[in-house]
Amino acid sequence: MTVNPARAAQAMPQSSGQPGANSHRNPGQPLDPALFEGHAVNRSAAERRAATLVTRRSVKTEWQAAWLVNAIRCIDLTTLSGDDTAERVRRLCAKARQPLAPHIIEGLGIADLGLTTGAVCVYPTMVGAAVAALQGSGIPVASVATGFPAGLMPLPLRLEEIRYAVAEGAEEIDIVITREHVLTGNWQALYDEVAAMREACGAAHLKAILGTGDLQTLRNVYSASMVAMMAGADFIKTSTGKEAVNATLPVSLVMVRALRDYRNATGHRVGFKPAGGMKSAKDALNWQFLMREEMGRDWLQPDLFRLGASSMLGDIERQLDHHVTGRYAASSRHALA
Ligand SMILES: O=C[C@H](O)COP(=O)(O)O
Repeated sequence: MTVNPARAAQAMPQSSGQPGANSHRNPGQPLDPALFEGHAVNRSAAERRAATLVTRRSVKTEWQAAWLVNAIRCIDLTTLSGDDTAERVRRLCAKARQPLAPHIIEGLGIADLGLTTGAVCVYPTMVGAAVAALQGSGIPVASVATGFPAGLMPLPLRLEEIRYAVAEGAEEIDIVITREHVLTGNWQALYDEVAAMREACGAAHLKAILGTGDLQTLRNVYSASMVAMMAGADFIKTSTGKEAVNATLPVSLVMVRALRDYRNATGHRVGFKPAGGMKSAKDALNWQFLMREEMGRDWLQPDLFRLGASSMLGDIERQLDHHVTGRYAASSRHALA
């Protein structure tokens, strides 16, 4: 069964071809607490809205395949483990270049798409291996930095880590914020930290990981999102994957509303990256529905939307395999993803 291209085009956002970071960068602006102070967030309303998004928005089967293909374009294929090796990173990069088995690509009729993941995301010492393995593919390497995942290192060392990753060839830097600045309401300190990190990134794009599972309230999530964007974050990202609670739909909704408010206030478009704990094709669909409903199709492109995941691609590949063959393969067949 092929993905009907005409229907897929209706269902999917317009493809901009190759992956790459947000071409229009967020220049930031001076810290303006008026843009977030006094902003109330109703948790039960956020939870209700998130629940509605996933229950109401089912899509037809052939469109579902198109949405899953779009999810692959937006995945930051990630390995962030203490036992990472250059060899593991090379295997991951091979998967990023060819995320689906050839029979699935053929069955879907998408050979012309040149499908790859949005990026590969690794620790700084693995950037060199990833850059070498991805040469010529157009797939950017994202590096976590600034004392990932806790961020509790002196700021000069954190900035040096960014410069190291950029020198190794990272085009995107996933920084972590100091959660204490949020928990104590020290917005100036948070702004200064992210602004310094943005400067250290140079031409590399900055994704600000808020560690939302540590931030206690949705109001803190909203305020931290706004401050990170004012300081020049090109993306805001939920989680490291190492907090007790990682990406959730209610938290994502609050962050996406902040993106919308920031765009309305400044005219600048900032990307969104949910990350951590997302493992299924259903997750890939749900987060795309959230973006479509709240931001429109423009935000379903890799330059404005990424799914940070180490183990979601396997289930997407399995579902697409089933779409093509009518059978479920053993999950071990898609183990690497
Ligand atoms: O940035 C991406 C996350 O670290 C991935 O988390 P995960 O391993 O739970 O998918």
